[in-house]
Amino acid sequence: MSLHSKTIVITGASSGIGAETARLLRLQGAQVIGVDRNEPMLTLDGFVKADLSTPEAIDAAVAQLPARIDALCNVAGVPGTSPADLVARVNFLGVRHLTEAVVQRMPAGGSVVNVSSILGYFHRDRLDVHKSLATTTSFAEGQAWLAANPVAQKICYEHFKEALIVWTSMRAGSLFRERDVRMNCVAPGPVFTPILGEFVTQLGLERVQADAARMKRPAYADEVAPAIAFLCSDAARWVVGINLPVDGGFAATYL
Ligand SMILES: NC(=O)c1ccc[n+]([C@@H]2O[C@H](COP(=O)([O-])OP(=O)(O)OC[C@H]3O[C@@H](n4cnc5c(N)ncnc54)[C@H](O)[C@@H]3O)[C@@H](O)[C@H]2O)c1
Repeated sequence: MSLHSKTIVITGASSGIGAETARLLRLQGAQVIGVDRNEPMLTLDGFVKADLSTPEAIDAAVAQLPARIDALCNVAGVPGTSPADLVARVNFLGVRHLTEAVVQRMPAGGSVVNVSSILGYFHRDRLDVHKSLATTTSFAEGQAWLAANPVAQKICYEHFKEALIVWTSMRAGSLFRERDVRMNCVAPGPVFTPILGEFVTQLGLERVQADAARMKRPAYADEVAPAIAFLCSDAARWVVGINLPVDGGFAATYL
């Protein structure tokens, strides 16, 4: 993997998967700038404190980022126990807004990695809805679309991870052809991070027990980070628009 001297921005770098990704990328020689609403608890090459739930705050964060960014890892996310409106803004609309701003600063060979989830697995069941939201062209337009097409609280996490996967595959082609920038998703199964307990509340004990019977164990965050690092690297230069499961085989049990 070639990550040496790349400048990589990681959202959600202050905890869990984002923190492990930051640690690994720095060990591989990258300069890592973290963006998070909370202070980091590890060494970074730069940090921007920002709440990525509004376009104004995202624009203010972008203004503090370097002029050249080789890769962007969109790892920050909130669970489905948060209000549906916040889940929409942080897990989908904000990721898209930040990405569209940062790709303007990427050289040819740049990479965007979006962390989706196994809970986005059934995105093909609602393709028309997700494609329709994906065709909105701004944060505000996306919010207006969602006001007219509200998403139920109970399924909001799954819904916006699905939306992220669909937008990623739709947008990846033009980004690659026009700018030589690649965009992909990584879809973890359950991971031992502070958010995991919220997923148990979100899904309910019965579902969690049924899922537990179909997998070996939740992942450690340092088992997900290498897949993100690979997609940032030049070794993945022909990998575009995929949603890569990193879940110990959990998604394979859906077939
Ligand atoms: N842990 C799991 O089981 C699991 C499974 C599948 C997908 N994911 C996804 O992985 C990603 C990382 O989650 P994690 O497990 O490391 O959780 P985590 O809670 O450890 O880390 C999430 C980070 O995102 C930051 N964040 C949240 N909202 C923010 C906002 N509005 N502005 C700025 N920063 C914000 C938090 O401060 C935190 O540092 C999320 O997108 C999550 O949906 C997690």
